[in-house]
Amino acid sequence: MEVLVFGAGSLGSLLGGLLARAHDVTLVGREPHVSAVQADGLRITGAETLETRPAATTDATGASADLALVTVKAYDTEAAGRALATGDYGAVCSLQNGMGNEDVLADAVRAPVLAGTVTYGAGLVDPGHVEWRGRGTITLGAWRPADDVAAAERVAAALRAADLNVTTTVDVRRRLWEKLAVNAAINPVTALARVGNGALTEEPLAGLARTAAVETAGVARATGVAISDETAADAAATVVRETARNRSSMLQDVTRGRRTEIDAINGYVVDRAAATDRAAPVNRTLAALIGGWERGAGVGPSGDE
Ligand SMILES: NC(=O)c1ccc[n+]([C@@H]2O[C@H](COP(=O)([O-])OP(=O)(O)OC[C@H]3O[C@@H](n4cnc5c(N)ncnc54)[C@H](O)[C@@H]3O)[C@@H](O)[C@H]2O)c1
Ligand SMILES: CC(C)(CO)[C@@H](O)C(=O)[O-]
Repeated sequence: MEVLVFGAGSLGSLLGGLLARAHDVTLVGREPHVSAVQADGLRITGAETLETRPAATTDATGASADLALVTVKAYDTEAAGRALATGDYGAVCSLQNGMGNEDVLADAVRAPVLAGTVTYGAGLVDPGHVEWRGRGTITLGAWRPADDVAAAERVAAALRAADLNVTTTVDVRRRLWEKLAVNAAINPVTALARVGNGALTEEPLAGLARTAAVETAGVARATGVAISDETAADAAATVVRETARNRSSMLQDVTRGRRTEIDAINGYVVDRAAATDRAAPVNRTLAALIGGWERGAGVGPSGDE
């Protein structure tokens, strides 16, 4: 299969490198990473060590592939959609955190849009070198009911052919909202308190995170996605325990002075709450504090390193 990975940073480079074991992969990224991959290939270290040789480019204009995986940060999805709209793809699959990415892509491209959640962990440590920080799973599904569910099965089979751990779901929207509740609970609380995920096992941060997750579940139900308060709170608490030694992506962003994905996480919850006449005061406060920090610190507009 021809696979284009749009957003060759941490996650995109890891998945692109792993997929290059079985498929014809092109990474779309930025310099100096792209030149390093073109010159010396891509090195993966960590959970496994391997060297692969995917193609790499900074410009996807007019490209075509059986599958485009989107792995840019949420604030770059519109630009990714515009670039992908100039090409021809069998399917376009977002593997990003946050919500709203799939709708942006579906409005931009003609191909079926798939959504996926990823629990693999990755970090780009040097140009041409990505660290595989955790084995995980990818859960995929078709985004709009009209989209071909068979496309999700084809993509899942292709990812499995490269030894990735993939499951499919007919209810990917619910899966995304559950992940949203986890990110809404953990990411801004760890970023604002400047603590690792494990600090959220204790009060007062545990209660704050739980309230953000429960509020998110309420907003999910108001939009027609059935997630109980307990499911959301338990999912967040489980991820806190399982990732106790990790620093969340948002904590890493704020400590490096980079733009965060707050708009696609707590900001999305606040927007959907307003649209469904619900209150989401904890998510609103968390989004305002992180958003206020972003403006005060002058990060962005691209948020890139
Ligand atoms: N890193 C992880 O372990 C991990 C795990 C699960 C989910 N995610 C999610 O995956 C997404 C990507 O995360 P990441 O950590 O890989 O971010 P990242 O910043 O490391 O990678 C994104 C890359 O996209 C590139 N990019 C953006 N716009 C581009 C454009 N127009 N053309 C070419 N390149 C472009 C950037 O240069 C950057 O290198 C996020 O939504 C994140 O929440 C990440
Ligand atoms: C699950 C998660 C919160 C673990 O740190 C991760 O999605 C992150 O850091 O964004």
